[in-house]
Amino acid sequence: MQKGNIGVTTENIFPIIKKFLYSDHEIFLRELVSNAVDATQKLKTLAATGEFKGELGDLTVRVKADKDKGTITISDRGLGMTAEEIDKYINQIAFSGANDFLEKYKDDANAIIGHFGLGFYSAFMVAKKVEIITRSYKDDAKAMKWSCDGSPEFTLEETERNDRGTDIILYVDDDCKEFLEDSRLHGLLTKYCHFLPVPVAFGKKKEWKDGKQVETEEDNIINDTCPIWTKKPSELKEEDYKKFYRDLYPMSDEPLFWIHLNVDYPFNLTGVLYFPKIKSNIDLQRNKIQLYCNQVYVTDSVEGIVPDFLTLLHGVIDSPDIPLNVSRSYLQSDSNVKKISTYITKKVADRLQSIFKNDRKEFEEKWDDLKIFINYGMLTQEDFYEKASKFALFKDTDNKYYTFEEYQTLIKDSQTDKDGNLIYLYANNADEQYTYIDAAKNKGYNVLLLDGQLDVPMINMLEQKFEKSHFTRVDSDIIDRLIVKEEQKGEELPQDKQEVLSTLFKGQMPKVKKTEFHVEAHALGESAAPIVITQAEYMRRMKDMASIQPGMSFYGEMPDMFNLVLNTDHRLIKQVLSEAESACAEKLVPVESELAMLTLRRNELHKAQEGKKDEEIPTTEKDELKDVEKKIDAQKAEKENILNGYAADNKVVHQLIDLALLQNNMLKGEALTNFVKRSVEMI
Ligand SMILES: Nc1ncnc2c1ncn2[C@@H]1O[C@H](COP(=O)(O)OP(=O)(O)OP(=O)(O)O)[C@@H](O)[C@H]1O
Repeated sequence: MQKGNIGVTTENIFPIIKKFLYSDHEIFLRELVSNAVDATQKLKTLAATGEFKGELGDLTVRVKADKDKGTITISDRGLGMTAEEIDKYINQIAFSGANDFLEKYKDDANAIIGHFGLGFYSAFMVAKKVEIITRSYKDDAKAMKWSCDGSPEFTLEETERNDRGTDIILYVDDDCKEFLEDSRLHGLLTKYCHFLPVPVAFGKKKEWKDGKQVETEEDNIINDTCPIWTKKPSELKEEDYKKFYRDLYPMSDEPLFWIHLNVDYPFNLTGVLYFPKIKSNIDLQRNKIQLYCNQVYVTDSVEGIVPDFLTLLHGVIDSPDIPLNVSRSYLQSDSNVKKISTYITKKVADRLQSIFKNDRKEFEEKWDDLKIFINYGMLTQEDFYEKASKFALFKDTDNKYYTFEEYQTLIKDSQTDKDGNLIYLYANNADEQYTYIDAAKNKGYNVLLLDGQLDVPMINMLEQKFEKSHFTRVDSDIIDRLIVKEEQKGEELPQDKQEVLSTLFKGQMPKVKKTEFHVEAHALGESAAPIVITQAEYMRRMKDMASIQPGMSFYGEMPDMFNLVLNTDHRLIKQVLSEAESACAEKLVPVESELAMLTLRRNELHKAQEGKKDEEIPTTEKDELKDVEKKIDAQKAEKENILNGYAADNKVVHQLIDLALLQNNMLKGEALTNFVKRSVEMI
């Protein structure tokens, strides 16, 4: 028997391995099973080149746990190792690998997760003792047993093993007993070994017999050795892709589309990416792409490898060319990784483009689900925007779809304003903004439905990309001013009457915290609504932005400002005005004449003081002007009081205000109940 020392400088390296890799203990199984698979593949290669002339036979790799002995055994019928090979690959090379690995990651335990590099020695993360029983495929090779209990010493001796191949026997440590549980091992095998290229058996298949589960003769193979990404697209049917998707994500809806990736130059990459059905909350949906390296599962965190917007996709990427044992920040600067990311973006864009071209109907049907990916890509990747702007769609409030170009052509004639700007009208809630949409349609405008999670930033971007274009929400102004075609004319009421009307309504607006109403009166035509509430586009955008960008909280603090526009052409508004004027006449007349006198006097004083320097004006005159102005304010306040007193009891005013609020979904709680009561009374 040979005894030896692995030649460590540290007293005992294995407890360190264990400690450092605490969170990732489970990868030992991946490392050992993939070593067994490698050994099997190598033997197959030797057989193919004629170097190995024997029978390959059953090449299944077997994983077994023995709870009584406390062991896990991984067996293969691969090429095995001779004594010299054990010395070289296990004692020297594998060990130095473990040593290097520790050096590299001792300050950054997180970086280890999901990375290769520890290899065989990861067995010591869960085992207090490891044995290798192996016999090389080579003629006359002797079976050897290597044993190491975690100290730097090992033993190597001859042993019995009839068949070629290797058993790795782990004597599981007391604090790792969980790994002896079938369910735990099974879980790990399906996570890491699901698509290994050599069959991996975990026990025998079970079946129900006489109400009991009994083992059958048949191996329980846990992997699919030829997953679809290793096949040619021409060999696959639609159902194959769907089935694979169901196997990967049993709880998900059917995918919208998929893309089969297959490159061998200038890097190797295969895979299938699926567009899943998701409608909202993109952040919850990330990290569903699994990354493999030659069919060995590595990680499901692919940031840095695929472009950010594509982390929303599902599926599998397999590439031996992605450097895995490096940190994430390094990954992003790696030129291969950059190429891979660019390639994937291009493939995705091409695939979408071809579906759009060849089957526009299907594309439109799926657009609502696809939109979020495409918008996200357009917002974050310039090169994707360039391609996607040819097939991205707008949907209008009648559920019709248009490309950007088609839509421009559609609205060009009717929605260009007097300065030559194309005005895109949009709603973000077709029900809530129904009244406004309806008014716009009656005017011959088209209204887009921009209700997606990313539409706000999309609007901002498109305004920059499109020349001379503005997006205006359909409730941001009265219909005549949404798209200003020529200077406004129209028969406006005299200013003082407009003011009377404004006063009547303003005083009756509900007092809501952080909400302000600006009331104005305009001639909007007899058939237009008597009263409408709008919120200026820029105002709402500022508010929207403040809610997502902390730096803009200044706008967030500002009250919400709305416009209440009264239509002076409408009979109800006319009625309110004339009734108020006559009902208040008695009280208003003296105030008005007093106001008229005061205003006259103020104007005289202003005139007299015009062009004079301050010291040239007599103090008496200065005092008088101040006094007159004070009185004017008092009379105005009085006038407001009178009008408010009148309006307070005026059902029409209240009913009109409530109607306006109702249309804007601002009538809630008690106010809504009162409105209903009043409406009933009126009937
Ligand atoms: N089951 C096995 N059969 C035959 N040889 C093996 C087996 N397991 C390990 N070896 C040999 O031991 C070497 C060291 O294995 P180890 O897992 O540490 O590193 P690796 O497989 O070369 O690289 P890595 O695991 O980091 O990708 C292997 O290269 C192989 O030659």
